[in-house]
Amino acid sequence: MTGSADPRAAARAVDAFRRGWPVTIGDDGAALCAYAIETGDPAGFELFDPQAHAPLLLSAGRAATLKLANQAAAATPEGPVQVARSPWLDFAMGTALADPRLDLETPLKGPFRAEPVSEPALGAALLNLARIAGLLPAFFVRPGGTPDFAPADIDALEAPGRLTIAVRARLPVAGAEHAEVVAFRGAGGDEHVALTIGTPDGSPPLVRLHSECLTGDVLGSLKCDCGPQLNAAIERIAGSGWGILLYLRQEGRGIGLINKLRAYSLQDQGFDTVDANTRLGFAVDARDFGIAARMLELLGQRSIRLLTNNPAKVDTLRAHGIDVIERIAHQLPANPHNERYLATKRDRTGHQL
Ligand SMILES: Nc1nc2c(ncn2[C@@H]2O[C@H](COP(=O)(O)OP(=O)(O)OP(=O)(O)O)[C@@H](O)[C@H]2O)c(=O)[nH]1
Ligand SMILES: [Zn+2]
Repeated sequence: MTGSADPRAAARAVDAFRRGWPVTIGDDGAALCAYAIETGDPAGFELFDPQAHAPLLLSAGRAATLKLANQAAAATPEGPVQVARSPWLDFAMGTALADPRLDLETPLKGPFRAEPVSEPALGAALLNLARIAGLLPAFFVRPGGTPDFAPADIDALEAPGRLTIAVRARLPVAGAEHAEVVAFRGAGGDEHVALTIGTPDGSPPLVRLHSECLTGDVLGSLKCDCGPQLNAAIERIAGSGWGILLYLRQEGRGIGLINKLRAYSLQDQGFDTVDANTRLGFAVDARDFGIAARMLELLGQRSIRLLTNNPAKVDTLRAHGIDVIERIAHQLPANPHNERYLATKRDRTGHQL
């Protein structure tokens, strides 16, 4: 695919980073070969960088916690900061710099020095790809090499326009016996699901966008409100006549299961859900609800009533051409374990009731 974005190249890079293999990102004649810290090991690192020259790329959110000087240069918590290589910055120290959970256990030796980011756009794209791969956003990088993929390939991987319907089947569920499941496949191999409940009667459907939460949906976690919201949504849609539940595979507001559980571990240390994400180096909410708009379009529904407390869902659907004619609050009773989480959503992320 010369000259055009290739989602397959980005998917191969995700796979390689997950396996601990170095990958080269390039654009406009510049290139960076990157080694993901989370999946790397000292022996692989030695092969990657025998001269011990490679600097470390971190997110600004993480660099702020480490009190590294030039984080102000990065505009967002997920933007890149480059840490100069020093003799004491070996693979183990790189791991300690990458993972905030180790802060209490690892006395940081230092000092570490932030230096100008050599390739800011490539660095930002790498950190974004770490999020997609569900890895800590931290890499050792080496300039040059033949590019395996480009930043535009990552955008192509996430482009909602490439979503297609893969299969439909009848699926009676607790709370809604008359339901059909519709499975969607995206360009990156990601799978999303819609549950259409009841029989379409021409009226705008009652719709719920539910983001995957393994701990809440499956294990019954009391730390969030996802499980009860999911069950209540199915019941409310069934009770309304007809509607659609979109089950979006955006675990942890788009940072993946393991990174969400890292955020939980920071919450055990006292940080709230917003600060935990920032300290890990991620946006507070990394989800793209454009995918939901595309799913609704493929289901032939451009006018809906939406069950949510999150104005970002309403705004994004509207920006993608879905007419949200009504927002209906979807609030469930708090419990002692999720009280603070719900208060944070109200006070810091603009959730309305
Ligand atoms: N990163 C992170 N994700 C979380 C946390 N708690 C829940 N989630 C994820 O948040 C998503 C659910 O989002 P919520 O913010 O609860 O709800 P919402 O979908 O934005 O808004 P509503 O429509 O009003 O419910 C799921 O993907 C959960 O896995 C947390 O502490 N950290
Ligand atoms: Zn949850």
